[in-house]
Amino acid sequence: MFMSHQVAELVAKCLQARDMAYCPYSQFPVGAAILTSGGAIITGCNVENASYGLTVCAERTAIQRAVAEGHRSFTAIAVTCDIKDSFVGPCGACRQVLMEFGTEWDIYLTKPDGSYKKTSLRELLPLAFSPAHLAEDGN
Ligand SMILES: O=c1ccn([C@H]2C[C@H](O)[C@@H](CO)O2)c(=O)[nH]1
Ligand SMILES: [Zn+2]
Repeated sequence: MFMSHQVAELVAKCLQARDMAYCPYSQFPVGAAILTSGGAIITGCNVENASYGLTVCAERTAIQRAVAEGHRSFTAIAVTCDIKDSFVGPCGACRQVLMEFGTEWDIYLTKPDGSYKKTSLRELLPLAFSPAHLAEDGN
């Protein structure tokens, strides 16, 4: 388990990360912040492209960055966009990519005011396909 002050920091970092979003086509900024098991926080934002389908979501930007920096064990991710009235979950592609690194980490859906709802991959991606279904573990 981890401490509530770490959740507060994670939430603050995902809100900051949203400000870095490169989203000239959708004007829909998204921020993500991942807490590693070692206590590091790695952030990401969505990065769009003139060839629209090449856009990468904030959550996947964060996880690719975390893995590239040597992290594979995660405790939590906080995600935010500009929608004020509801808690918004990651897209399906991001749910699958998060699943690659286990189901035991917490997901904090965060509103612009910093309020959040805690959920999980088990809730967001039931009956999922996961690395455990493969004969090899993908190392
Ligand atoms: O989970 C999601 C869903 C969407 N987006 C981004 C992609 C695109 O840049 C913009 C509008 O879809 O929001 C994310 O970053 N994460
Ligand atoms: Zn996504």
